[in-house]
Amino acid sequence: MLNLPKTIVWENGRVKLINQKLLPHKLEYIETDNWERVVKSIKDMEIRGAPAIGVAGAFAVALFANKYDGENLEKFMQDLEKVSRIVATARPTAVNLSWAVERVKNVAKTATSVEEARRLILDEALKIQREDEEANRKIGELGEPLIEDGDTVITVCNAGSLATSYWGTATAPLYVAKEKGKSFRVIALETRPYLQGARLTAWELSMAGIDVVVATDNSIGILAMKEKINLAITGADRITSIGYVANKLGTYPLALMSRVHNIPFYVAAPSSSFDLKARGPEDIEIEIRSSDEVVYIGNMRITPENVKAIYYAFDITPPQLVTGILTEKGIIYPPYEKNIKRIIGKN
Ligand SMILES: CSC[C@@H](O)[C@@H](O)C(=O)COP(=O)(O)O
Repeated sequence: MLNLPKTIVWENGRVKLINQKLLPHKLEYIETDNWERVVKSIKDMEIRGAPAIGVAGAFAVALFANKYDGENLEKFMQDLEKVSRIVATARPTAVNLSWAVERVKNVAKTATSVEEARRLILDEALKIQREDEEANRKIGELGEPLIEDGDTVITVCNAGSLATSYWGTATAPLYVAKEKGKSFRVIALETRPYLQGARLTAWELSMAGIDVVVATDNSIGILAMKEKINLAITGADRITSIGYVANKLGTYPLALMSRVHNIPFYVAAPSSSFDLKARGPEDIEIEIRSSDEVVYIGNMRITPENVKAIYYAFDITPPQLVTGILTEKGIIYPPYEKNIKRIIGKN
């Protein structure tokens, strides 16, 4: 096991989430039995990362069901519908959130009492969490051979254990390679403005004993030229049926630079990150977050008072730039339209 704490824990009718806003300075859990508090954590990015917000969303619905006061099943199902919609739309880009909420909501449909619905929802939420951990471990095992002793690997954002139930997606091959005794170096792009790379990826890789350095996002070009990078690997928030990859801002420039410099560019994601109903970039909602997250660093404003920032929180990498997609069901290579359908499922 890694020297890393679990991102989300269900304990005695309460959810515990690592407050990722406090890292790397403080490791502290938010603990609550209130589903709306979990929604707030997702919106405010105290918990973030596609699979992690999926699990948090499923637990939010379980908290709602757990504290539901009343035994009228029909009324419960109506309220469940409303709550599920609020939870599922807390953030728009990562498909894992709506996917997980849909799963827990659907299992309740077979219940014959509120009590049974409560149990089914919680069992399903725990199953989603377990499956995510297992999928990531599998991704790690499949991806580990891509890393050779002495390599330099580059990543963006945090697609690590913190962003999932455990192991991470992009980080899972790194953790398995480390387990096998390989020695390599990771460059974590800092990922303005939330700094997931600098604060979170650097924290968890260093905790796991992996050699990690941080670089500013705008240094991708010179890094690709000078740093002998062997592999680029990122996570994904949504992958379409033909292989477009929505992921954290900076992923597309990294993929472009990787192509220019012949660096293999892999995406690592569990099957829950695929949206087979989506095809092109027009089918993906890209979250636009507050200008304040860009124009302030901590409490200090860095632009003139009258100038706002434009802040898309994700970008979309076209399939032509993706060398392969690591999933728990196997590595998917081009042609993506055919192979995503074959490996992940039918459209
Ligand atoms: C395994 S997580 C993959 C992605 O979710 C990750 O790289 C990312 O883009 C997270 O965005 P965030 O805005 O921090 O939730």
